[in-house]
Amino acid sequence: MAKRIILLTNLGSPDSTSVKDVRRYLNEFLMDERVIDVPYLGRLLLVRGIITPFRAPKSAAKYKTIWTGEGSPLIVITHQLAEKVREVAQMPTYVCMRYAHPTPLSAFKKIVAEHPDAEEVVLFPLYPHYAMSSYETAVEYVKEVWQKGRYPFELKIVEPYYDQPDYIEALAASIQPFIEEKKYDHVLFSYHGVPERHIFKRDPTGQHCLKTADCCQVKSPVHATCYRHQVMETTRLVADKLGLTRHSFSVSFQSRLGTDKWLSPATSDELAQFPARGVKNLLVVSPAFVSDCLETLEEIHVEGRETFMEAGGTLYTTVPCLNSNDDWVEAVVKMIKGDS
Ligand SMILES: C=CC1=C(C)c2cc3[nH]c(cc4nc(cc5[nH]c(cc1n2)c(C)c5CCC(=O)O)C(CCC(=O)O)=C4C)c(C)c3C=C
Ligand SMILES: [Fe+2]
Ligand SMILES: [Fe+2]
Repeated sequence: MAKRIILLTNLGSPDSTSVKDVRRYLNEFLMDERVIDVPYLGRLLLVRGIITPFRAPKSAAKYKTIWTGEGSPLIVITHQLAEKVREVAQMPTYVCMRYAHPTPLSAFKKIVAEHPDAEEVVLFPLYPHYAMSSYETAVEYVKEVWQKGRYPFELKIVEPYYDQPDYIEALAASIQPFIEEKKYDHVLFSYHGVPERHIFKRDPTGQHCLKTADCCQVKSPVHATCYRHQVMETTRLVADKLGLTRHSFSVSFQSRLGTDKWLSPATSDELAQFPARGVKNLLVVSPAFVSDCLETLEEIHVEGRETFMEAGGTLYTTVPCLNSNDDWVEAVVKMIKGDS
């Protein structure tokens, strides 16, 4: 049997909460042409001249509020997940990040040094859904580093698993106790947003995505790369599993940046309007994130609560991400081993 290694890849965080490190991280992140998809010089001006100088101090202050003794929650949680996956899969397991550290290059070097007999590395992106700014950039970057290094092992990539039973079951199981515990008026599935342009760009026909109100429900091969379709499917499958009725849940998109048209509705708008629509007790789930991070711990948990309560909400509860919970560990291992 070929010697197989697991490589988990996640987004990455700044090395510390200093403005300098946050600036370096934001520059690397936002200069990615799959994130800010404008020609190089325009992107350079926009990112280095406008976005990063203003955003770095503000983001650094936010990171300070979530930072742990061991570092960024996203990084710490990814390493905790790797440790459990290693144990359950009984396979050597490594971690790399798309931005900042640890880099794919450092992970490959470690794999070669510690397992010179490795024949296959299975890359598991910690993104259930395909977006050019998340799954695609992470996978392409790791592939590029692997190709340049001419490593003595194959690279196998796990496809987006937004509709895979193991992911859906783990997600539903993480939400179930909250549903049982309290009477919520509504469950909000808040996903990271992307510009609509990114959806058009990944529709190879140019004829399907965002052309009709129900495009994401009309069967099409373009859904292999349609983020909106994939998040809608995750929501439908989890809602079915939890027995949620049609009007007791909805989808929104968070973390908008810039003035382009992003997927809607925006989470912040929904939170501000829910109480006036009669939703006073709200449960929020963030399935695009499998590890808790700035976008869940600060934007959803803290800012989101403020928005909802100031608008007249009574009860605001957030479901933790899958992180390194046992159902999720089992699901990851099954998807890697191809048992699902
Ligand atoms: C879940 C998938 C993600 C998609 C899709 C995504 C798209 C996307 N993000 C930005 C800009 C920023 N995102 C930031 C943080 C951040 N984003 C994701 C995931 C996705 N982003 C995560 C998990 C995190 C948290 C990282 C952490 O360290 O905890 C940030 C940095 C923080 C901040 O300043 O707000 C930026 C900037 C864009 C522009 C984009 C799509 C085009
Ligand atoms: Fe993001
Ligand atoms: Fe679509």
